[in-house]
Amino acid sequence: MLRSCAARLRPLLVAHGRPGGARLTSTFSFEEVTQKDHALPKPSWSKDLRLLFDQFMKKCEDGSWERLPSCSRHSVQRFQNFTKAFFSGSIPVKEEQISQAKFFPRSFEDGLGFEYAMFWSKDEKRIVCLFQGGLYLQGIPGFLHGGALVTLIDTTLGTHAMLAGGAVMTANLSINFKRPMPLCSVGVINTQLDKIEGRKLFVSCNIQSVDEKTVYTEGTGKKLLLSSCLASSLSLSPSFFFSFVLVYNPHMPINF
Ligand SMILES: CCCCCCCC(=O)SCCNC(=O)CCNC(=O)[C@H](O)C(C)(C)COP(=O)(O)OP(=O)(O)OC[C@H]1O[C@@H](n2cnc3c(N)ncnc32)[C@H](O)[C@@H]1OP(=O)(O)O
Repeated sequence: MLRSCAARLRPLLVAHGRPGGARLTSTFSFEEVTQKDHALPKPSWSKDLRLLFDQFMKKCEDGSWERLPSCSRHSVQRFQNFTKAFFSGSIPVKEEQISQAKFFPRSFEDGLGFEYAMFWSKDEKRIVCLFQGGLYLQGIPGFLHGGALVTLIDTTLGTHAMLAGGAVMTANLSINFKRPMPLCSVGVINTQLDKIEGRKLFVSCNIQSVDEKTVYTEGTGKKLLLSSCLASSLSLSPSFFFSFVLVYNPHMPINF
């Protein structure tokens, strides 16, 4: 099984110039040097978001936490590698469409949509996503649309599942909206991996206010690994395994 998994991953690694999966030190820059990292402070960020971001950057200094860079597009090459690996190259999307496609949560102009940055703790095995929901994400007047919250929950849980196991798709997502979240306010998503059963990863999270006094939303998701070999891929070398995750996920740790 692992051999067939490795065979499927080989083209992805070769495409990244890393046959054999050499240690990755700056994965974000080696492939798409022109890609902008969106998980960095911008003028559109509120003071609260900026403060929280700085606090987590401080936690990154001793290596216990890592900021996950985030890009908005996949290159056509990445797309082709991904479809070849998991869908036998048969996704019915044209190349010119792919070059224009954007990762949904990163498709708004600065300040109008999702502003967010994720931090990953390898030891605690959790992600914290700091975010601010912009003006174009309104649902009922003055508050964030539930679908916007679900988008960010799915993205964060998906990223956690990928870091824990490999390429996943969401099979099931259950959401409890506890309190409406004001537009343009800052929220904190905390994720956890509850269990892994074969190809199934059970992940959950909540969204809290910055002062932790209000829980806005809770989410529980079941993520399905796209290849049955990937649960066991944890026994592969981390760099080999990570090279694979990199192909799929726009949120990429620098040192995995
Ligand atoms: C940037 C990174 C984050 C991005 C996050 C964004 C994530 C997404 O938006 S993904 C898009 C939304 N999701 C989709 O489109 C998925 C569509 N569904 C599918 O492709 C398939 O149904 C898929 C892949 C989930 C599962 O299909 P398949 O591999 O054939 O699973 P299958 O063999 O039927 O079932 C495997 C197991 O999963 C369970 N399962 C399958 N589907 C579901 C489901 N919908 N709910 C609960 N359990 C399920 C089955 O019961 C089975 O369990 P068991 O092994 O205990 O019998």
